[in-house]
Parts: sequence; C-alpha cells; structure tokens
Amino acid sequence: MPTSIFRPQLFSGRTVLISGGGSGIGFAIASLFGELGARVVLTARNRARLDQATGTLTERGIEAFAYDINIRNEGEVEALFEQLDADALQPDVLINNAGGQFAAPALDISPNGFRAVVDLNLTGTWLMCGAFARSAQRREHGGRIVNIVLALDSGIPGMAHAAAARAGVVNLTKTLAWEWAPLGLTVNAVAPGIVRTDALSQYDDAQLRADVAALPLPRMAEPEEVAQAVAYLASPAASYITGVTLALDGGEHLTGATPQHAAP
Ligand SMILES: CCCCC/C=C/C(=O)SCCNC(=O)CCNC(=O)[C@H](O)C(C)(C)COP(=O)(O)OP(=O)(O)OC[C@H]1O[C@@H](n2cnc3c(N)ncnc32)[C@H](O)[C@@H]1OP(=O)(O)O
Ligand SMILES: NC(=O)C1=CN([C@@H]2O[C@H](COP(=O)(O)OP(=O)(O)OC[C@H]3O[C@@H](n4cnc5c(N)ncnc54)[C@H](OP(=O)(O)O)[C@@H]3O)[C@@H](O)[C@H]2O)C=CC1
Repeated sequence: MPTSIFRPQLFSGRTVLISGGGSGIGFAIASLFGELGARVVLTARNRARLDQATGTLTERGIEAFAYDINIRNEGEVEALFEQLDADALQPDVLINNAGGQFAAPALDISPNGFRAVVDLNLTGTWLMCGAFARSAQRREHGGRIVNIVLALDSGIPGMAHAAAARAGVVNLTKTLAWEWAPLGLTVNAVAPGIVRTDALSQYDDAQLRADVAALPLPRMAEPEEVAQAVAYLASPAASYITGVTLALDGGEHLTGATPQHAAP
C-alpha cells in the first residue's frame, strides 16, 4: 500500500460522492477521502454491499452514507441529487467510478450488449456529471469531477464496447472541462491499467499475468494507488489542472501494444 502524501484533514468539510463506492477501487477511494476528513457518499445498485461498506467506514470513524441507484437510469440519477439536497449532502467532489463490461470478441457483441456497456460507462457517467454540474451551478459552488476510465491508448481488443465508451468519456472530460470552467468546476480522468480487485475474476488469469509481465512496471496496480491519484486531482494541489486523463498503467501506454482481453 502506498504511503499517503496528503496532510490529515485535507478534505475536512467536503462531501465526496463516489459511484461504485461499495467495492474495489471505489471503496479504496472512499476510504482515502474518508481518512482525509471528507464525508463520503457511496452509490451502487447492490444495497447489501453498500451497507457493508458504509459499516466498515463508520467503524473507522468516517462519516459515510449510501444510496442504491442504477446510474444507467436518468430518473434514478435525478432522484439521487434531489435526495442529496434533502439530506444536506450536496457533493463538492464527484468521482465517476462505477463501470464495467464483459470480455467478448467484437463480432460476438450484440447491439444490445454494446448498448448496455455504453449506457453504463458513457451515458451513466454523463448523467452523473450533468446532475452534479446543475447542483453546483444552482448553489454557485465550484467543485471537482474525476472520471475513472481504462487505459486505452492502443485500443482494447476483446472489449470494443468498453473501448468506445471510455474513449467517449475521455473526450467528454476535455469538453466539459472547457464548458464548465466558468462554473468553477474542473473535470479530469484517471486511466488505470490492471488493478488488483475482485472484479478481475471475470478475466482469464493466465492472460492477466502475461499482460502484467509485459509492462515496464510488471505488476498490477493496487486500488489504493488509484485512490491517491484521484485524491490528488481533487485536492488544492491540482487547482490549475483540468481536461487531463492521467495514465495509471505501469507504463502500458509506452508499450504500443494492448493486451488481448479474454473471458476465462
Ligand atoms: C485483462 C483485463 C483488464 C481489464 C481491465 C478492466 C477491468 C475492469 O473493468 S474490472 C470490471 C468491473 N466490473 C465489471 O466489469 C462487471 C460489470 N459488468 C456488468 O455489470 C455487465 O456485464 C454489463 C453492465 C456490462 C451488462 O449488464 P446487463 O445490462 O445486466 O446485461 P445483460 O445480462 O442484460 O446483457 C445485455 C446484453 O449483453 C450481452 N452479454 C452479456 N454478457 C455477455 C458476454 N459475456 N458475451 C457476450 N454478450 C454478453 C447479453 O447477451 C445481452 O445482449 P442480448 O442477448 O443481445 O440481449
Ligand atoms: N480492476 C481493474 O483492473 C480496472 C478497473 N477499471 C474500472 O474501475 C472501476 C471500478 O472497477 P473495480 O473496482 O475493479 O470493479 P467493481 O466491479 O468492484 O466496481 C464496479 C462498481 O460499479 C458499480 N456499478 C456497476 N454497474 C452499475 C450501475 N448500473 N449503476 C450503479 N453502479 C454500478 C458496482 O456496484 P453494483 O454492482 O452494486 O451496482 C461496483 O461497485 C470500473 O469502472 C472499472 O471498469 C479500470 C481499469 C482497470
């Protein structure tokens, strides 16, 4: 686990909303912000997992709240932000971490399968960004958005839908950085390579190991390393950074070749 470079209570008085915050990378992000004094608001679909996550955070002295919503559903996203207003939990920082896909050759992805992955990763992120920006604008209150995408510089064979959706988020990040700078919002992204979480069980283990061995830094990232990058982009140290996508990929972007992703 990396040593934290951040001062204690850096995010004291801040509310940080983390989609997909009940597991994996999202939970590591919630833990770090909470340890640095923030109130954290977790969203995901699975209520039981959210409750377990907020329970763990609360035991550690972190103020944590959970709302079960599906970010693919516009009505649920709007209702979430109305509820956050009612609960006086309007976020200062939004981390769009919820996402995922299934591994399949492009020719095996049906129109509905493609749509499902775009709905989750691109449209879901867009809906959350829009609701957050409208809330910030209403309150005349700036803020930070950090979008979690995938390392995609050379395409992502075996995940054409996710490659397209996440490339969309990378450009959305740049465009919203322009449009929302006057609102006092910065919009950035982090593009992880392979990160050690339970979600990797859906991929072929031998392939994962081969992918990792080919990297300049031949190991997986830890979820806590992603959390540190996100905290940096949400911190005052990054106040003049907007529209960037930070590669957190062990140098995968230097290799010029992208791993073949396959289901086990
Ligand atoms: C080497 C790997 C490095 C990778 C680095 C990245 C890692 C990660 O991202 S970790 C991932 C985090 N978590 C996940 O990825 C899990 C998330 N996945 C999902 O939640 C779902 O798969 C979904 C959102 C992408 C789709 O959910 P849902 O809408 O519930 O899907 P349906 O079951 O209704 O199916 C819709 C559509 O998609 C077709 N489909 C589903 N799975 C597959 C598959 N494995 N292969 C081919 N097609 C699949 C399904 O058949 C449906 O299409 P139609 O049959 O045409 O209706
Ligand atoms: N692990 C890795 O190697 C990498 C992961 N990533 C990305 O990082 C993010 C986190 O991944 P990781 O922690 O590994 O995996 P997880 O599967 O643990 O995280 C995905 C999270 O998104 C939530 N989620 C999924 N669909 C929805 C939905 N429709 N509405 C609301 N929430 C949803 C899930 O909760 P629930 O199912 O309860 O809704 C879950 O908490 C994902 O976007 C992933 O694609 C990027 C690069 C590499």
